[in-house]
Amino acid sequence: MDEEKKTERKRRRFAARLKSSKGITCSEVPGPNIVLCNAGQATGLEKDAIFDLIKEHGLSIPLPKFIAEKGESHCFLVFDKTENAQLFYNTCNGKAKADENGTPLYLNFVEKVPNTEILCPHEDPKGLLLLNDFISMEEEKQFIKLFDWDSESNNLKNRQVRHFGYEFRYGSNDVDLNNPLIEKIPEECDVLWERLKEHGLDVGVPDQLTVNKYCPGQGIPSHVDKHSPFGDTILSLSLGSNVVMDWKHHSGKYVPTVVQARSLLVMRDEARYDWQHGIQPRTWDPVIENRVENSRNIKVITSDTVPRNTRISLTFRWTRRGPCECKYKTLCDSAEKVSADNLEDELASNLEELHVHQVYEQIAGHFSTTRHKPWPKVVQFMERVTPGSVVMDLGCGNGKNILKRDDIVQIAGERSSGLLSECKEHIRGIGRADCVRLDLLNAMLKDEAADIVICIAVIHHFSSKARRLQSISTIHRLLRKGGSALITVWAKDQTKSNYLCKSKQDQQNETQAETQVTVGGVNLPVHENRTQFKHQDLLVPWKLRKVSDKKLANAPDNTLLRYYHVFEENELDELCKEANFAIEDSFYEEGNWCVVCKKK
Ligand SMILES: O=C(O)CCC(=O)C(=O)O
Ligand SMILES: [Fe+2]
Ligand SMILES: [Zn+2]
Repeated sequence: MDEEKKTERKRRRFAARLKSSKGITCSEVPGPNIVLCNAGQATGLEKDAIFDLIKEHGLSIPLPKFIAEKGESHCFLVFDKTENAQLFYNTCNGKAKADENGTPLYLNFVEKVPNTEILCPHEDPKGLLLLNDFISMEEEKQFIKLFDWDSESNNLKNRQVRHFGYEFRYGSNDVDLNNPLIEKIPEECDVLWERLKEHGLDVGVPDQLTVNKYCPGQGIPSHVDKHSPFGDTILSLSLGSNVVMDWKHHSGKYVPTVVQARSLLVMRDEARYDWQHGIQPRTWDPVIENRVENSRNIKVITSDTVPRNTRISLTFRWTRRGPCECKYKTLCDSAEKVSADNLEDELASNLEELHVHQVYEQIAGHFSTTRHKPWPKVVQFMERVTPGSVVMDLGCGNGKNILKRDDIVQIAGERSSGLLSECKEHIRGIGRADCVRLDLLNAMLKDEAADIVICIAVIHHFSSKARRLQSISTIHRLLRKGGSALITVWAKDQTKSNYLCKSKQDQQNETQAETQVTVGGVNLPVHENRTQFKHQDLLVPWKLRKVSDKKLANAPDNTLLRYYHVFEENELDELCKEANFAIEDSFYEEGNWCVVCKKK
């Protein structure tokens, strides 16, 4: 009796917590959904343990859908009907054990369950072919017999490997053409190329084979098979287990694919050269569903999971002699890399499209909530604005610098439509401003129309000197003679600002490794937030609050990279002079270089 009261109390308390943290209401009225209040992913509960519970108690009901969110010590069950949920509830609440200590499980009915589905709107990589049932079960057995080996040899961190034809060298990710292995690809494999011909694919005969053996929990990091050592086609035959392979494109697209046991995966074109593939190190995979939404085919990563078995894959490649001549430059190690400070205009524009414009469109809402007050230095500069003036805020973001005045004309210009609508929202009710969508390199505004221009934290997003100069020339063009501008940019030197985080900086000094990302043939370092800048041209991570906010997954993780050119001392001053400005004031403020300049 006492025990029962205790359970009751715990159930109530949990219900209150769930309501406030997830907005999910527990109910005394039975329904098909149940929450297990004291067992979940964080307590080590696995789906099978629940299903065992159902079997143990002799319940002959269809197994419910199991939803366990990462890091939570509760989980949800969705039964096919209320009757069965009630049966489970009556049998288990306060009685069944949650762990070995014999803690009783306590349950609540809930009105809804969290939606943990992730929608993947992108199409499969072009050139990716998945030929299911490519070999029979009997053939699969024979291949496993031929290639399986005892577990001790050739252990990589994540899996075990063997090579035929040429050894794959993991340091340089290539092969030594002068050092072929004695062991060639076994002739038992020849059936594969013969069978591919029946599918209309005559790929010839590969000369290199890597066999990967993955135990459950093992995977392979995202990578592109290096272009220069290998040719146009790569094949992967899967044995023993289905697995989900993730595909990532440098534009941010992300596509998961189910690679079935006994399938042959063919990578060509974009899938071979322009996308990365990888397998997450997990003991399970999510169930991927194909669905039609707004008459488009999309994939859905459901919250259902399936366990993995040991998987052996045979990756067949063709070695290449001579450089790769593919047309996909981003991931190509043969393509000539360009340094970021002297970019061709087209490259620069692509870089900005991917790593400035597209990022701001995605983060506009979140970004806006992190920017509230105008900087004191902006406020101070704006004090010179006399009644009747025309003021332009170019790259106005969410409009935090717009003045609460109705004795001046204010134009708020912004390139990002997301930020521009945040701006419209923000200035509703404070003074007046006309919002225009505008690109500093191509501003459709009348010459000499402004008395005052401010351009705050914008110019550092242009990725070539020519474009930075052009944007300042635009400001010059828009100002009337005698008009002034305040321009600020991020400084490379952050030592005199609050930006640096001491412990992070110490960590950084200890680790030498630096992540580099290649964007359109340009190598850019990825900055470690809150540490001193080591480069002038770099990518700065922006962490989205939650991918599930948008329910659209562009990448498995929710970090976006923004391009910045951080300025050296005097660099901005020199640009302003080159654009024909007279410098009135120049100072460093909170990690930014700021220039007040006047049109002569
Ligand atoms: O296991 C697989 O199917 C892929 C292996 C792979 O990508 C590789 O070895 O490069
Ligand atoms: Fe690969
Ligand atoms: Zn290439």
